[in-house]
Amino acid sequence: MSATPVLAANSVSMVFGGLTALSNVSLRLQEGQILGLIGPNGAGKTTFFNCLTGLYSPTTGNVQLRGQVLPTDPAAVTVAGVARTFQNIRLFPSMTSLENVMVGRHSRMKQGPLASLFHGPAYLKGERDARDRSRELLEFVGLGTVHDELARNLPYGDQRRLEIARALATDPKVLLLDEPTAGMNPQETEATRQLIFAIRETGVAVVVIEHDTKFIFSLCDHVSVLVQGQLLVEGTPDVVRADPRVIEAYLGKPPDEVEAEVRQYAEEAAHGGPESTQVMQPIRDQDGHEGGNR
Ligand SMILES: Nc1ncnc2c1ncn2[C@@H]1O[C@H](COP(=O)(O)OP(=O)(O)OP(=O)(O)O)[C@@H](O)[C@H]1O
Repeated sequence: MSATPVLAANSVSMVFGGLTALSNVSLRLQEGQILGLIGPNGAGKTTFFNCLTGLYSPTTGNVQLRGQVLPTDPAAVTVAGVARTFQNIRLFPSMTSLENVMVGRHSRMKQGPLASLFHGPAYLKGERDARDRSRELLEFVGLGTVHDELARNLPYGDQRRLEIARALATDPKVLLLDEPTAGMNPQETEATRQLIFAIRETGVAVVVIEHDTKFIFSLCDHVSVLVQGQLLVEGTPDVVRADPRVIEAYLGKPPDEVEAEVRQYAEEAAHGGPESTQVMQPIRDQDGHEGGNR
């Protein structure tokens, strides 16, 4: 029998009024795994993340962390061990990098309101520890030199990495990244790929939503493809990119072409980063509507 997954979504459906955004979507994330979630615009990827993190209460189905059903309360889900970043960066722009990470750390602190009011020894030690851990995390994500910089003054790629540091400050078992490389240049994208490998090395399992399929296929152990709110295909990158349904609904090109692109991407990355990380153009249906990846 296989081990209990660190995160399991069981037949999750989400209906908004008359729109079924997700229909019976299941997912198994094993310890130490990096799982990619791909699919055309509007497929339901972010809605699924919102269900996994308690922001939405699924219409049917549930989400389990190490076998325990998670509550539909984002703060409680964070404390349980699921952290996330957002498609649109959500930092505190007028706080420093260090302060932003410390906000994440505070979800782990045990002092009650009285301790913080009187700033007793336990509170002061907790603050010191939170500051030290936050500094470590800034180093870990490659922002060791910008502790005191206001978040709003950081370059875009650094803001995305700061969000990851803040999520890691909650000591998650599972990290969900919603389009972590959106807007990044090729070098930043490659640095993010290496950062995600490093995060996995620390024992955190990762789920990544991305439109850049070369990034996903060269990063993930397992890929799930959502189309129109349904799980179309899942499996290893090799299996997924060769599946005719994925090619038709999403990739729009033959598997050997995709495989060659991924191989070239990995080779270039090994030699200091790809020259260009192109995000595929949308597939359009016969009416000209976008149906494919960005
Ligand atoms: N709060 C909401 N209320 C009503 N409809 C919603 C809500 N959130 C999402 N939807 C709808 O659910 C569908 C799935 O949207 P979702 O944002 O999850 O897709 P996505 O795969 O993340 O897309 P993208 O790649 O463009 O980010 C869309 O039709 C969207 O309009």
